[in-house]
Amino acid sequence: MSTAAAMLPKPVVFCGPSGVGKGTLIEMLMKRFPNNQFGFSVSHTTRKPRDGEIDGQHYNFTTVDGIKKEIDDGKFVEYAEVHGNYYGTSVAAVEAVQNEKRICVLDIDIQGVMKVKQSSLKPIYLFISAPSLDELEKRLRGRGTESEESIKKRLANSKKEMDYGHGAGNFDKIFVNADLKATFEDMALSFKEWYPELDEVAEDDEQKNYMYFSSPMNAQCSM
Ligand SMILES: Nc1ncnc2c1ncn2[C@@H]1O[C@H](COP(=O)(O)OP(=O)(O)OP(=O)(O)O)[C@@H](O)[C@H]1O
Repeated sequence: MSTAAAMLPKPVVFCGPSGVGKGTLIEMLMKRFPNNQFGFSVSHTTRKPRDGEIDGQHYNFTTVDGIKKEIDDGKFVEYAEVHGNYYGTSVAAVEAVQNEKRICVLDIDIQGVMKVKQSSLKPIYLFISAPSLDELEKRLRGRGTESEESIKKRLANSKKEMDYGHGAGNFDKIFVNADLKATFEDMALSFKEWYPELDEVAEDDEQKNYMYFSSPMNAQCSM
């Protein structure tokens, strides 16, 4: 790696069973550290573009032959074949985010993590763990986005994922997402250590506004 590349922010991998709260935590991080300090890479896909989807923005649209060749050439950090279509993340797409001095977030499954480990990327690997499998089921059902079949499939995977996630040396840090706010604050502290250049929004801007308007003095002023 060149010195210039070494100065760019390391990507960060989020992995964990479905429904554990990865998406929620990533969204919270992006709010606490706003203004595009984090970014997602643009994935490649061989599926046809849907109405309104722009090549290079929503996806990099490609062909099966094209993506297979690039995978063989080692140009992908991870990929998967889903219902006959390929989806993947190229090294170049991650580097594009890094070159903008943004932290590239990779929200991927265990298979993806294993592939990233064989790639040239040197990310920080985070595993988001669940307090229990029962709690995971509750969250997945509570989210209301999955069919019964999909819930069963996701839960069947979760046990294996949790085992791998807790395996020695597989991840740089494990966060057990029991209480969301506590997990997030713990995670925010870690991010400030890993990326000292991160710009943080005052934790409780909303809270401060609330206190301002609810203090008796200001309440009187605003009358
Ligand atoms: N600590 C928590 N306690 C209770 N509920 C939580 C907690 N963290 C997240 N949730 C809720 O659990 C549900 C699943 O969270 P989320 O969608 O972020 O999971 P995910 O890991 O991104 O799942 P997937 O991999 O399927 O995309 C959401 O409804 C979210 O609000």
